[in-house]
Amino acid sequence: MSLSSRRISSPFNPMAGVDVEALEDQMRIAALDGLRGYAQDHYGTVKQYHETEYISKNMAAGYQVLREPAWNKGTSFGPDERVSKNLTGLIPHVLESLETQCMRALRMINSRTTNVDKYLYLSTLKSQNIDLFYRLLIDNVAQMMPLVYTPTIGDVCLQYSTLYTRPEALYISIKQRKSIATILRNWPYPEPSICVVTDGSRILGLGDLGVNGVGIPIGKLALYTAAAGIHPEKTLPIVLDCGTANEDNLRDPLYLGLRTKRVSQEVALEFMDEFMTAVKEVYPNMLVQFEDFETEKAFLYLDRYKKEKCFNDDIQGTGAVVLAGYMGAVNLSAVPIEDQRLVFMGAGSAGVGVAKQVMAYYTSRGMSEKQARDKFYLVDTKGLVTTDRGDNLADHKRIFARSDNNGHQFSTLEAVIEYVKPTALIGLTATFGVFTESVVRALKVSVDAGGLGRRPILFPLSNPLTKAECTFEQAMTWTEGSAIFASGSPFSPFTTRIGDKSVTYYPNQGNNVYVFPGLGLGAILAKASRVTDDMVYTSAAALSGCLNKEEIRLGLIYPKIERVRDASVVVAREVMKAARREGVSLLPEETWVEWEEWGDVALTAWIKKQVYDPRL
Ligand SMILES: NC(=O)C1=CN([C@@H]2O[C@H](COP(=O)(O)OP(=O)(O)OC[C@H]3O[C@@H](n4cnc5c(N)ncnc54)[C@H](OP(=O)(O)O)[C@@H]3O)[C@@H](O)[C@H]2O)C=CC1
Ligand SMILES: CC(=O)C(=O)O
Ligand SMILES: [Mg+2]
Repeated sequence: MSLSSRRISSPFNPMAGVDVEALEDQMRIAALDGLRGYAQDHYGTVKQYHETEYISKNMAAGYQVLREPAWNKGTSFGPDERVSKNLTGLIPHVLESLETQCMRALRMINSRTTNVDKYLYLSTLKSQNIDLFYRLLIDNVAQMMPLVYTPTIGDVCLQYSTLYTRPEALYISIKQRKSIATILRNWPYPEPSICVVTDGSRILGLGDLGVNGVGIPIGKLALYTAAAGIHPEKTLPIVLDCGTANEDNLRDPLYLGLRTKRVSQEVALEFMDEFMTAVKEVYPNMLVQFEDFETEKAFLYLDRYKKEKCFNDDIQGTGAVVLAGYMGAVNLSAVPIEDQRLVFMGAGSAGVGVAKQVMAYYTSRGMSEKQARDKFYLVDTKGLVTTDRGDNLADHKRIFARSDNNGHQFSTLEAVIEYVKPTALIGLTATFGVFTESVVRALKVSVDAGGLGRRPILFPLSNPLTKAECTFEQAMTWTEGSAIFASGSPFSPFTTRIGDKSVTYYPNQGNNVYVFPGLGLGAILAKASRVTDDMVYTSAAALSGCLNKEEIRLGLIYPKIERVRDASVVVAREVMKAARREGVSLLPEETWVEWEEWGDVALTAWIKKQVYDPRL
């Protein structure tokens, strides 16, 4: 079988005159049987393309084994393997445990002075020895998570095109939209269970980073493995390149993406439709997590594909994680839910997603929809969101727009606090420092006025740390240690002196990492045909019940990050059960009947057996 003739004639093309067919004939290493379909080249021209032949793990020997990160065990290969795989002499004589290899890696990480350098070291490790990378991550999650995820991943994304050394994701450009299925098939690992996809249009609180946003799917999927044990070969990071509005990127000679302005919403939607269709065709069982799409697209896609196997992490994952923390915070605040009034600074995907989840909690506690909705005051760049503000409100804001403001408009957060006298202040603005001293002190005053012993709920949730609405130290100082605090990125504990005593306060990290790994794992294990609202709500309720005695004693509202894997198993178990309740689990009925007989303990044990836990 031969490839279609493709002698390139354009004088502007560096390959002009080259007989591509002859070149490819020479370069072809594998059998030419099995033409797979069509792919577009760099210029968008459609061409035929072939299967990639991969060597199997059992056939591989020598450097083939050492250079494949999923097969390489570093210095932990046993004596027999060293002989049978022709490794004798290729690696040092010493035979080390995975723990010893981790010790070496830790020493190297600690020797790096910047977090981006630490990230790069970890990334190199991942490209060499996957088991070692994940053992390190799992056993040192408090130290490693801020390196592979927020806040460091924010810095990494900002410079991704400069830092780039190797492919770790699928890059699907709008120029190759006729080949989405082919590109999906090019992924080297068969049948991925979960993909995280972004178009880079709203990366953390850093705005449109275009293709540089690919660090987010890569980081989130590393956490799917570290925090929920989904096998790394079953994860698929994807970036959709639709151009970018980021002028710095467009000017950067090293930028890796298309050098065009971001395409219109209409074109992006067609592209997204094509992407979802191709996903269904190539990987019908894969769960799709939408991540860091700008507001309008985030809501539009979630609504448009709600019957598919997908969810939006920023709307639903964040909604669930903040609800879980809020449930615990309400108890600690000594303010009954009937008296709660919440001000949200930020009315975007995360803000509205959280408000909707908390509203579902209120209605589950017996409030009518109106009573529940009346508890929310959303603030955006124009001030309090009201029905008569005079601007054209985006659809997602309408549900929480106030109409009881008697014509008054409140343009500053201070004015809103003065008017509402809130018990909780939630920040999802991507704007550093908007919770000023006067704002936080006003929140405390309004809570104190309700009665002795009441505590304000203060959640500056924006990422990365450079976008947090206030710091932990500020929150503790301005509320005299009374605030129940959660932030999107991790802060360190804060120690201060009160009189002659030293007091240490412990922050919470209210980040969707406590939810999406377990939600995804539960949906995958239940073979859920889609992710229902009840599954998302259940993930929050499950997480809120995960605290152990020590965490309760410390006054925390989330499990310590070191226990995120335990929490994910509980979340996954409850999500599985919710999938069954909702009739979307495709597991055989007999399996469920058996599990029901065994109970939660057995189901938990079964889940733990399914997950990846690298031990050599
Ligand atoms: N902790 C966690 O797990 C998560 C945290 N986040 C973080 O939340 C932040 C927001 O994300 P997302 O909701 O998706 O972003 P969006 O862009 O969808 O929403 C941002 C919202 O903030 C408002 N806003 C921006 N600046 C100000 C300001 N100075 N004063 C008042 N309102 C302001 C915007 O107003 P307007 O509508 O007028 O433009 C908009 O309503 C990001 O930093 C993100 O990293 C997101 C998901 C999870
Ligand atoms: C955590 C997260 O999903 C975000 O900041 O967008
Ligand atoms: Mg996100």
